[in-house]
Amino acid sequence: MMTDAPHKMTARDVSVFYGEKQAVKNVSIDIDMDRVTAFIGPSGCGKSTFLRTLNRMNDTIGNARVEGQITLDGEDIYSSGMDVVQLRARVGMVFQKPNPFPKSIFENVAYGPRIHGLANSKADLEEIVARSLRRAGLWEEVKDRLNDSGTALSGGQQQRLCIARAIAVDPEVILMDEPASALDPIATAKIEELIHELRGRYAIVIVTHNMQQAARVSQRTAFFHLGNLVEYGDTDNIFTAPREERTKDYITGRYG
Ligand SMILES: Nc1ncnc2c1ncn2[C@@H]1O[C@H](COP(=O)(O)OP(=O)(O)OP(=O)(O)O)[C@@H](O)[C@H]1O
Repeated sequence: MMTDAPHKMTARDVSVFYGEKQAVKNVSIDIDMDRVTAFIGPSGCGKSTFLRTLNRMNDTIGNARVEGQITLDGEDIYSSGMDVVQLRARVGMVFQKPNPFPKSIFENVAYGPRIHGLANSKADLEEIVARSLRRAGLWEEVKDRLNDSGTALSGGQQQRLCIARAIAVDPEVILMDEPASALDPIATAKIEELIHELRGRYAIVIVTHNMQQAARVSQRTAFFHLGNLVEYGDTDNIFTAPREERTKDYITGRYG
């Protein structure tokens, strides 16, 4: 399962504490390009907490403390030299609840490239916005109303807008925290299709409660339980021949 190719991201012995309480326990994992990695496990097992360590979103939670090492292209993302704004552009995030800014569709996507200085001209910026919306599978639906508010879109469209916003700053890794759990089945199918299309370009990590979804969209699956990474491997193996009893119990629906 492990290859010699350099990993896009690595975590080594990562623990996360909220005050005294340890939510993630000594997790080590490699995240590779061109793959979708799914984090599954019962509620409260630490999936979201661990996901947030990968772009230092835990920094924004007052009592959270991270131990261990996480690298991006071999560089320690918790080192003092790391620019966190830059890091979050390279490792983008899409949340459970679509959270577009209360601004136009255009501005939602243009904001990041503008603050990161990615466009040299207005035409350049328009091109980035169009390309990002196309990649997010939203262009056809919004191209004639780019000045309408992002919040006026349907839930599924808002989530694709948030994906376009993440893509616009040219990330290398995209973290998705239950990106479809607030959406209806049709909007969910569109997000899953989109994840397929994006896979060749980015390393994608998705937290999902939905095991069918993990099986459909991912090539690698990590099973978490009580803060531990119990098992990590090819999705097919995890679902058909798990090595650990706890994984088997979970995927056969014995708990969770
Ligand atoms: N901000 C916080 N402060 C204190 N404890 C927290 C905080 N966020 C999460 N926790 C606790 O850390 C543990 C892991 O939570 P986390 O949300 O990472 O799990 P999860 O597997 O993503 O769960 P779910 O699938 O329900 O979102 C839980 O016990 C939770 O109560």
